[in-house]
Amino acid sequence: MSCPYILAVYRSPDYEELGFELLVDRLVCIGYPHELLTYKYDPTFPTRGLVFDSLYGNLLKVDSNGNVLVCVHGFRFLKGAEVWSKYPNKFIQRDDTKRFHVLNTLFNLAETYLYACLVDYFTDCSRYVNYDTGYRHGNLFMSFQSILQEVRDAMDYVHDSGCLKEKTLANLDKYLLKDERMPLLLSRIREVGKIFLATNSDYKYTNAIMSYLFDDDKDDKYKDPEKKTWRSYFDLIVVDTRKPLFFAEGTVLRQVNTDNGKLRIGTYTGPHQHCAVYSGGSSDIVCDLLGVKGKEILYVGDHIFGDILKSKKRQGWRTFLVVPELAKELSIWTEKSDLLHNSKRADDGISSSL
Ligand SMILES: Nc1nc2c(ncn2[C@@H]2O[C@H](COP(=O)(O)O)[C@@H](O)[C@H]2O)c(=O)[nH]1
Ligand SMILES: [Mg+2]
Repeated sequence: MSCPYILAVYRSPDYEELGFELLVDRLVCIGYPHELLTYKYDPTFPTRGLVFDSLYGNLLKVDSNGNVLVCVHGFRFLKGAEVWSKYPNKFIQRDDTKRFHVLNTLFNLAETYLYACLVDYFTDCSRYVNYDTGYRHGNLFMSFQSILQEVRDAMDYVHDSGCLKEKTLANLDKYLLKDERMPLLLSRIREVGKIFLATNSDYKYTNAIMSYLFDDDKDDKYKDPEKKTWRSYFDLIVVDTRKPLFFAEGTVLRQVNTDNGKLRIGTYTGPHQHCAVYSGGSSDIVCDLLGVKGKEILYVGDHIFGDILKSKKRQGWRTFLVVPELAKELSIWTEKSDLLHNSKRADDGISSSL
């Protein structure tokens, strides 16, 4: 299991709003205009899986074959002919990863909205001259490619500097959803198998989040009275996994001192110890420590590339992609089924009369 968005579900849109504000702060800090601070996160605009085209600065919704379904420049939706002129056959080569950046995870929602805000701002700002591939200001040219790079760097900064984690931990009730049945769920799963946690987060953050979710300091009706800490619900815990590298060569496996969160020096070579926490390692090491392999493992994740594709292709693990948005999509399909049915009938009627 991966951790954020699987065990730890962030509250939307509060969490994305926080991420967006920190991203804008970072861009302003490195020299972007202060006016960007006036943009407020709008949760109705971004959706997971959009693609940022770093040549033309557009956000694209594409189907699984690369056909462009929707194209937006800032907040302006492009009409059919305009889309054709930029994307012949209304098609893109999604595997051109230098040009097309896929915004795969729920963490990327704030980043997606930020691309739209930046393009909206620079397109309308009279100080900048618009070009197909960016903006000119005097003798400075800012390409959409450089905007992508700077936003990516800002995103890494927001995660790696700890500022997002610090603000999240300071207000856990606001940013995290807590389901008190979680301990019971994990206990039930452990009756029939082993459970491991593999997260890219560090121990300090994982421990704070999981202690909150498992109410480590309280008794409650769903808790197994024999289990004192969240760690005892898992057969193996690995932090700092650096997925997708974890599913290939991985990194050195080290043990975490759970009293102070520091890493013990040296590579860990001993047998697996229950309730211990490890840092780094690889999926091969997980298999060895747990004594399982291949399709005996069901891996639950929220990242189609970093969690699902890599573990399936490199290790042959069975996979379970968590897509929380589907619940909303399905309820729309159910609630609006009459409307969708009538619209299909109208479509069929038009086709048969042609
Ligand atoms: N440097 C970056 N870190 C990121 C980014 N998106 C998420 N994260 C961090 O990953 C873990 C979640 O890992 P998981 O394996 O449990 O899913 C969390 O700590 C995030 O802060 C990113 O774009 N850049
Ligand atoms: Mg994840």
